[in-house]
Amino acid sequence: MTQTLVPPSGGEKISIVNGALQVPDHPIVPFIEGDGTGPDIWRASVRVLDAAVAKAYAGARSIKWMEVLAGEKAFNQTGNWLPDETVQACRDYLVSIKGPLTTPVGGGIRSLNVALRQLLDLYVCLRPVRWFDGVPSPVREPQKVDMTIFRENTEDIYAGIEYAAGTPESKLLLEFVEKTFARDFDKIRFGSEKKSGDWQKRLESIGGPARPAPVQVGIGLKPVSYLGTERLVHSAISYAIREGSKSVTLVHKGNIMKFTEGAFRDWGYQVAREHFGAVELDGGPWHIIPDGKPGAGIVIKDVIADAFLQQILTRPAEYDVIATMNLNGDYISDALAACVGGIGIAPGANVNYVSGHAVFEATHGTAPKYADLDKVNPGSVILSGEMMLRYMGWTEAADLIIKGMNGAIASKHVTYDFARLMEGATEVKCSQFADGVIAAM
Ligand SMILES: NC(=O)C1=CN([C@@H]2O[C@H](COP(=O)(O)OP(=O)(O)OC[C@H]3O[C@@H](n4cnc5c(N)ncnc54)[C@H](OP(=O)(O)O)[C@@H]3O)[C@@H](O)[C@H]2O)C=CC1
Ligand SMILES: O=C(O)CCC(=O)C(=O)O
Ligand SMILES: [Mg+2]
Repeated sequence: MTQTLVPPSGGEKISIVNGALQVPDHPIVPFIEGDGTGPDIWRASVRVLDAAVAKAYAGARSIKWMEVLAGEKAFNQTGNWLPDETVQACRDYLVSIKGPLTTPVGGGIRSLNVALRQLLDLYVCLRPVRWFDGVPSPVREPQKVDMTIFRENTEDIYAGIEYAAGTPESKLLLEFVEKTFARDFDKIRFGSEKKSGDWQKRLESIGGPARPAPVQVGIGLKPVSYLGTERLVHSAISYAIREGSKSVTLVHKGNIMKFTEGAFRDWGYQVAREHFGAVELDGGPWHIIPDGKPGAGIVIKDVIADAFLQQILTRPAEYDVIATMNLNGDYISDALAACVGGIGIAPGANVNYVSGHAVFEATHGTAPKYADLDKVNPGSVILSGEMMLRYMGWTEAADLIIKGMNGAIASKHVTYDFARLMEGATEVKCSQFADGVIAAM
């Protein structure tokens, strides 16, 4: 079954001309409700977005929403988890917004979220992390956390190129490594029957069952390219220049994964030098954009990922714009979100700055245990919508959303996640929090 999309009447497409987004007064914006808590959150968020636009432009502008299907709703209605029409709509209408989509662990479908990012080549996952006054946080000085994550969105081990243990594909790869890279094959600890021999001895020593040692090795590939790194780091430094940021930090594990994560760091510095005229600072490896160039004074530095994850707790003020690879970016976004009071208000965008395509979405997932309870915080999708409005150039409406969020949090009428940590708070439902945001605009 296919999905028949009927564009809403009175709406027009957003387009891009010579690199500049052309946004009509009544743009058609496709939305995906999402799985789990997605529908609750979307119902609450769309009211906030519409209210902000109505208040800012008194009817002169409006968003013409067009539902497109993905995830469980799509599968139930069309037999397809990510129908072609959905991807095509996101392509045709340029700017869209989505709720979270489920990805099963271990088997089943691959991530639809990752698929959308890859199909539309949305190479930047942009996740700003800032503290809202009054939000309860596990750290002492959450106001010092003010970072913008640029996460590479199309490569790395996250691209999903991996083969299950025992399949012909993984066996073929094992054979290939054994024949071609004999020394490295030794590092695949249990890659052959011979090498699995002492497994049996160990099993006997702990009284385990006597059976032949299986050769079971799942194998994944981790592509990290110059071009992928260049467009990501270029976007991050350009953003830092536009926003007057102090630094851009390349976060990597390049001491261990030298030719993927280490290359990301080296290429990052190369981009800083070749595109922005950066020079080594005190003999390197850190760089600085010198006087006379746009962004003069911005420091380009790097840090190893594990050290970074402790320093965001101990020295967050030292970090500003973060450029990193796909998997690191995933971990870092949730960790930083926690520092400012949680994943419930962590927004994001997946963007291709050349084609203009952008899909806005929260950092969190479907939180399935809360599905259909009208309970969770809709702040993440509301703020993703705020990012979308700003991307469209509708800054007055975006500003109203920030005002509304500040007001709703200050009133201490908040969803369960904040209420359980905030003194004197009253717990409200997801939909009621949205009412509070609208009332405070
Ligand atoms: N972009 C996307 O579509 C994403 C999809 N996913 C998918 O989502 C599914 C579930 O993933 P899971 O690991 O449980 O992670 P989730 O982010 O869905 O949930 C983890 C926990 O985060 C808290 N949380 C999440 N959303 C909210 C919210 N809106 N308000 C308040 N608290 C919230 C809850 O914490 P508590 O229990 O403390 O109340 C929840 O139990 C998986 O299939 C995963 O693949 C995951 C991330 C992104
Ligand atoms: O695609 C998924 O299910 C998870 C994605 C995710 O965690 C993220 O992009 O932050
Ligand atoms: Mg994640």
